[in-house]
Amino acid sequence: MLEVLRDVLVTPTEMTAIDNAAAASGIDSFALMRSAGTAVSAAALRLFPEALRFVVLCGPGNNGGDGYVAASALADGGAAVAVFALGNPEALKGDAARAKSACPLTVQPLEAYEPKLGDVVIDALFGAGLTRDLPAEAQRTIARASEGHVPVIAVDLPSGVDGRTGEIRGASFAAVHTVTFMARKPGHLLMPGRVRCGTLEVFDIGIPARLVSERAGDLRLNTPAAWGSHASALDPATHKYRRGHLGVFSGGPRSTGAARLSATAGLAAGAGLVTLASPTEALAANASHLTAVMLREIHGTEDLAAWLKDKRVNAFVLGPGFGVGKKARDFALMLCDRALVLDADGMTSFEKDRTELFERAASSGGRLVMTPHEGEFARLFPEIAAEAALSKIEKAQAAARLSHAVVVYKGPDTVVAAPSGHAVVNDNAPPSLATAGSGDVLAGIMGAHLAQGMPAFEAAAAAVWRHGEAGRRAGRGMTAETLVECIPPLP
Ligand SMILES: NC(=O)C1=CN([C@@H]2O[C@H](COP(=O)(O)OP(=O)(O)OC[C@H]3O[C@@H](n4cnc5c(N)ncnc54)[C@H](OP(=O)(O)O)[C@@H]3O)[C@@H](O)[C@H]2O)[C@@H](O)CC1
Ligand SMILES: [K+]
Repeated sequence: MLEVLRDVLVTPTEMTAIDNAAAASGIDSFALMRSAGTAVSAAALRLFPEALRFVVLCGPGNNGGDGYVAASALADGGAAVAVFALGNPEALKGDAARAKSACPLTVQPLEAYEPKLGDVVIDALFGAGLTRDLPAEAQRTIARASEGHVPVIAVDLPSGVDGRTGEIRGASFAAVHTVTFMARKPGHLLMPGRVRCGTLEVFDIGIPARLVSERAGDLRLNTPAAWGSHASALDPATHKYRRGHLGVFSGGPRSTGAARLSATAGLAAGAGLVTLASPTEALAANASHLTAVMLREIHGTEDLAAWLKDKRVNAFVLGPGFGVGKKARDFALMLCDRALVLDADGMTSFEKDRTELFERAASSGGRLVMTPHEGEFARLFPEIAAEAALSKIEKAQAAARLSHAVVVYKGPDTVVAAPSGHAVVNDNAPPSLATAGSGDVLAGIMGAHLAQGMPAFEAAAAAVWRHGEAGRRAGRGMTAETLVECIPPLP
């Protein structure tokens, strides 16, 4: 893979534009297909040197063309190869027709494929061009291969995975390895597509990086490259007052733990000072559990107004364990012109009337980050959640535009989107991160970044990444407490 394209995500539509631009610039498109198909055959031999037979399943488009190239290369190398085609191979066009006519092997109809022990399937049925549910014939073949436990190498994408959304169109192969070309597509990262890809190899077939970058949108993989230049403000040697002061709001006496988790995570993630703002009746519960985190009585809006006169308290987390209702709404609206992570109950409190929150976010000049998981997203943005055709990325982008906030749409494939449309998809979170209190820790890390002066988008993306790394370090038996201890330094 080209280093400059390491974090770039390209939608299938953008990939088509890149293809066209490559052809227009005089690059031989058949040479690209040859390069793609040869890379697939190399991966097959590398991963399955003991295969008794390579079974190449070819579709009606250029993905199928790559399959014919791979089949020819494997046969040239002396491997046993069988080719099965979906539809009439004589109807292929362009480069795919050329690849087929250069392939010396007999082509059988897809339905004739019976899995045998020792088979390795090369899935070249559909790639980036899949636009609707797989034909029944393809679905039946997938079922047979899966019943026969045949390992599958996918060309570009496992057939059935939608490259734009990661959704499964009717059925899909579950590949052990996928070879894609030039750059990752959203479907390689979004669930459930991601788990159908197996290991992912991004192969450089020779399209100049410039042609790709110029036509790729504002979508990236979430790595330090997306926010690292803003992380210098987080030098741990900086005096504590310069590292910001984070305020975290506690719920009542029976629900104080979530806010304390956010507060300790904020401290561990580098906020200079953290104060837990507690209602009167929860002061004793909070005081008995806190050491480095400070405690302040903030019972109602008057207390909050008085506290907000201190401009050094420059970022807030509101929501974890706070309780849903008017108090959460009043507090959030007062905090909107500062830097605010609105999480959990904080967001749900605006479910029935979000207009004022979004207007404040648009006009106040503050930095608002909202962190919905799927259920919270559907409550706060029901009309966007109901748009079945949108991908998770497109939903997060639409929500960010509507709310004028940075939206962190959480899940195993968390998407962070800014109102500008800029978005990253995260891929470093282990499944064990889905544990009680994990979201509270994430909100605290975000709060710490905001307190230290990072812009909202970068603060959120960096927090999601550090949270994922913390999850990896904490390992399988983690609790939210051990997760806090495992928050890594910023790279
Ligand atoms: N990017 C690059 O630079 C390079 C890309 N390369 C390769 O090209 C691949 C993209 O090729 P592609 O655009 O021809 O799409 P592909 O996935 O083969 O399928 C499209 C065909 O299927 C059809 N069709 C769609 N859905 C259907 C359905 N459910 N059921 C039935 N039919 C359906 C659709 O026809 P339609 O009916 O929609 O008109 C069309 O005929 C890419 O994945 C990569 O492998 C390499 O060669 C190297 C250079
Ligand atoms: K495929």
